[in-house]
Amino acid sequence: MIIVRNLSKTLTDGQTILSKVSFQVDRGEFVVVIGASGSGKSTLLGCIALQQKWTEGQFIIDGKELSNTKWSDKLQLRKEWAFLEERPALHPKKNALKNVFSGRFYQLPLWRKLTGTISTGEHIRAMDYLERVGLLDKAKMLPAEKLSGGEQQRVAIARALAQGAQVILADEPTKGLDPESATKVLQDFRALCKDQNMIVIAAMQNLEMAERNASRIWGLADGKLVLDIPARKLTQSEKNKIF
Ligand SMILES: Nc1ncnc2c1ncn2[C@@H]1O[C@H](COP(=O)(O)OP(=O)(O)OP(=O)(O)O)[C@@H](O)[C@H]1O
Repeated sequence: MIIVRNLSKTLTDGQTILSKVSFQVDRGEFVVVIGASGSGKSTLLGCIALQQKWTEGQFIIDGKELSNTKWSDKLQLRKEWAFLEERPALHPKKNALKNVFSGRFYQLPLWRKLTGTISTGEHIRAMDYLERVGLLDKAKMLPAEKLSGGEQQRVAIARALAQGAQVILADEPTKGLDPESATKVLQDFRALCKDQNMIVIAAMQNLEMAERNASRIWGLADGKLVLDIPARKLTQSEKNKIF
């Protein structure tokens, strides 16, 4: 469970980007953060992913307050949390399977890193992750650069699973994708939350997609969390709060 209380981020010039954001996310939830451009979505995700510093606020993960934990705990968290960018940084010349293997790289002993040996068990597991995101048929066929944007995004999800991610943070994971590919990516997220009790928090601008696929919707406006509800079709007054 992730609990954040009064998270604020102010820049040195006094500009407030996030203002007293509080929330709780339980395992199994797929949260979509909706907000206009510049509302603070990427900054919020960056803070939750521990990639950006915040000015004030409490961050409690599974009962442990983060500011009180050691750097080694933060490192462990970074292993269990995956940050997916809008354009996933895959190895362009390697196929989907090899890209998924790379998620396991940091967990391998040094001699395996040096020799690049892959065990049968790892091979099966990587194929299993690709199957979960519906890409088994594309495992070895093409270099990643030849896959569609949606397929690349799903390879990145499979790689996060290989890394052992329990929490996925995704910044605009469906930007630039056609509706069908975007829906597949969001359905993958929903399934991972439901079947594997993971947490996914994704920032998006497409409200309709969020209403249909998320389990929870957060509305962000001017750095403030103005809405936190189970996903459903928003009323006009709820939309007015966000946009
Ligand atoms: N390091 C920074 N220095 C100055 N301004 C910043 C910095 N980081 C973010 N901002 C400003 O904070 C605001 C929120 O930015 P952020 O990227 O989080 O918004 P966003 O909701 O993700 O926008 P978009 O949907 O367009 O990506 C913007 O006005 C941005 O210009």
